[in-house]
Amino acid sequence: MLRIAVPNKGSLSGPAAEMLHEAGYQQRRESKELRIVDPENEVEFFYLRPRDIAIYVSSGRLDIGITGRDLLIDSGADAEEILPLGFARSTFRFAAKPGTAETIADLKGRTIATSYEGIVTQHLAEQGVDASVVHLDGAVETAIELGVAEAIADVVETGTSLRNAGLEVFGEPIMKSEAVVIRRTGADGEEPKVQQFLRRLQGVLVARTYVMMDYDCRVEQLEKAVALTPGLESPTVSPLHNEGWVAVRAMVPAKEAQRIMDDLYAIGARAILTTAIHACRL
Ligand SMILES: Nc1ncnc2c1ncn2[C@@H]1O[C@H](COP(=O)(O)OP(=O)(O)OP(=O)(O)O)[C@@H](O)[C@H]1O
Ligand SMILES: O=P(O)(O)OC[C@H]1O[C@H](OP(=O)(O)OP(=O)(O)O)[C@H](O)[C@@H]1O
Ligand SMILES: [Mg+2]
Repeated sequence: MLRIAVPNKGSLSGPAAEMLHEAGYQQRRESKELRIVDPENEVEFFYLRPRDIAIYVSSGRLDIGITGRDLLIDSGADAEEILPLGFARSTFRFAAKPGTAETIADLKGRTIATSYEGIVTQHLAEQGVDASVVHLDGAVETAIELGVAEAIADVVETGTSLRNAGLEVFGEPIMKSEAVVIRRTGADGEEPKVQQFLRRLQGVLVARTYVMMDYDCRVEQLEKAVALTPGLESPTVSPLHNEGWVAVRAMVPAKEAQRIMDDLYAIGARAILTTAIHACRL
């Protein structure tokens, strides 16, 4: 039975459960459940604090886990990222009151509050900046107002929390994060159950980012049309009853679908349809 760690709370928890559900896995019915078995898929899910997941996975007691890239790196645990999942996207940045600091070098001799001590300490060392780091559990934006620190390093998504606290980012982004699947460093990458799990999640990612496009076009326009819709392998082309016309079917990126439909129309394609993909195995 594959043993998988899933975030039990916070920004990662809802989208992770949703993705697992879309991939056909049973998920817990209420938020107090700590573990569930999905016998049909031979998987056991453990609902753990996102920050602890890399530690469990690195211990080898759990095969894989879903966590944030920033949490993985911050933990320093012996685990590695094997698949990015595209949700809980954020950047990790320094911020301070306007006019306090412009570059990371300006942090010399100052105190920085953060919940991600591992990332910050390592980054300061890499940049050769000698500063103190104070660990706080959350709401670190308030630390400056209350005099606990002169700068903070925190997760930024929309920037609303920083604005509300009257703070501004400075220096280069320290890292970009998103939800990721992790496993113990050097674990058997060919393990069939792990591979099947990853293929299912990849299927969800593809179904979310691609749509199926169908259209009819004249044979003379086929090469131009296929250049617009090359598909993942190559498009399916079938003859129409009307001679000189073909039907074409290809997957296209959902974000580009409207632009591609315009371009196809412009070269004479007609009956251009897109349909959602519910599931897929590439
Ligand atoms: N506002 C946000 N937008 C996108 N991702 C976020 C946001 N806040 C936190 N994250 C991401 O979620 C992960 C942190 O999860 P964690 O549960 O520890 O904190 P949280 O989501 O802030 O929850 P809480 O603070 O309520 O415990 C990190 O990978 C982080 O990058
Ligand atoms: O840029 P924004 O869209 O405002 O998002 C970033 C904020 O979201 C998270 O806070 P959360 O609400 O989880 O509270 P916390 O600081 O207590 O973790 C994070 O720690 C930032 O404070
Ligand atoms: Mg938080």
